[in-house]
Amino acid sequence: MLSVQQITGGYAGAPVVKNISFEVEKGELFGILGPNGSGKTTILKMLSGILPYKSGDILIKGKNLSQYTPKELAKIIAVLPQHSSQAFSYTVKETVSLGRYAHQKGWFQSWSSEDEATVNRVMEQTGISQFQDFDIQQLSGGERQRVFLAQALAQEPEILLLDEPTNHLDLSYQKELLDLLSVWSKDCGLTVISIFHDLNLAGLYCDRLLLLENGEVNINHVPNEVLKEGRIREVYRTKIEKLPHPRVPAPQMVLVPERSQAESQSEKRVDPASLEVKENLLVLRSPFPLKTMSSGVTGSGTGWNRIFLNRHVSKNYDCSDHRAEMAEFVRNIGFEPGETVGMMTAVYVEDYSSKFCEEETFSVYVVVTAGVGNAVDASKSEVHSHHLTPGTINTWVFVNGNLTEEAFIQCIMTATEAKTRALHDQQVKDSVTGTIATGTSTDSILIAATQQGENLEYAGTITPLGKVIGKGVYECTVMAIQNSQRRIKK
Ligand SMILES: Nc1ncnc2c1ncn2[C@@H]1O[C@H](COP(=O)(O)OP(=O)(O)OP(=O)(O)O)[C@@H](O)[C@H]1O
Repeated sequence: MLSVQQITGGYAGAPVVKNISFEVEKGELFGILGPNGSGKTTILKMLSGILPYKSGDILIKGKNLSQYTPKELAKIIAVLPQHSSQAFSYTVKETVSLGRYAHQKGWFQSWSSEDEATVNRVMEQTGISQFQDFDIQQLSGGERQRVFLAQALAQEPEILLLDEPTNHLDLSYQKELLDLLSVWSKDCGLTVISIFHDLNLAGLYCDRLLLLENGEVNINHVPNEVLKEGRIREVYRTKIEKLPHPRVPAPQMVLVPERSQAESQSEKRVDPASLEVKENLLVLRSPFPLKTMSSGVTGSGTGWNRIFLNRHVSKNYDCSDHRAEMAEFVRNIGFEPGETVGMMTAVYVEDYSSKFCEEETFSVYVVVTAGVGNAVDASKSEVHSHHLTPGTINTWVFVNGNLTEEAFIQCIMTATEAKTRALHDQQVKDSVTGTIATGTSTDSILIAATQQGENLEYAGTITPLGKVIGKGVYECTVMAIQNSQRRIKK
């Protein structure tokens, strides 16, 4: 549909864009990215024919751009510029109608029923029909942006060029506009070429991205290849991190703010002084949010949490809506479920066992409650019926250190292996299979790290961190099992 071949040019003086080549297929949603001043708008102006280039070629549907008359070009390409403005006082409908000029025939440019239908349709699609008789000067920036988009669509172009179309739009209109562009490109074959400052929106919606750096192509590829942490940090000269989107396979980049000197120097940590043992409840309050990976009833998955609860519930606790009940419980005792990892157990939490272990550059605090009435041998669990009862071994591991994602996962593995060994040594049996149990049916685990201080890349069993976790979880699990068994005997 569009082929840009080694174009170089700009304004007076040194060229702004240098030797740029790329192709855009019919129906593609193609994003142009790059820092301020990298030449994005300059390229868009060249594509729309308003800025000549010094060398190279731009082919549209196989024909050189210079061979099109302005009116022919307007039937193929519509442009939504960055700062749309209008000197005259027109109504919204009049402004949108101006988009039809390329389709009008003869000297008298008569307005056809097709023109009328198209204008009404695009006003509907962009959600501006209700403003059609308003003076455009009366509208907000976002509403005006939608009017100019409607004007571009009224041209019924094959190629739509957009310069930061989501500028001025609130969150829901940003999504709505990009959803529309996506539908128009996929279902109607509209080719969309758009400049984006928001890398995440570009990554979510575009088929391919062109990243510019100082007027040159850094990369032209699919979003996952373009939005690489190292590349974006280098081109934009800023600290960012890449995360997976929670719902769709698109990369998301997040800015990492610089920490103030006071923050990075403060020596805050989690240790035994952070734990409160209340009746039927263990509460650990961290002085600041910790990065967590857990299978708690509240706060499960990954997140940042400040409050950690291990709550005793009776053996007959009704598990039918345990998440809602637990969230209510958390609220009732004055905490916010959104910043709390909450677990339940049928054992008495006063029988917990804990261990604080301080190494040279990091420290680990392990807290375990363990009852084994519900013990299961995972290798034979298929013979068990599915029956949810409150978890009986809850393992908390707090790390005063900075963990990678990999280390978080390895912490879970190491802690689980240590727990299993503790059950083995305590000869805890699965009552259904009669074999040694590996855990209980609803155990929970929490790994929480301060993300300050020493970088801890790994936590496998023979790494410095893994060794501390393995020993700590093993000893605490043994002790907690013995504590709860002692109580049962009494
Ligand atoms: N009309 C102009 N005359 C002279 N130089 C210009 C003109 N317009 C832009 N430039 C220069 O060309 C370079 C690229 O500008 P361009 O607008 O293409 O960048 P951009 O990538 O779109 O930036 P932004 O993200 O800030 O919109 C800049 O250094 C700018 O100063």
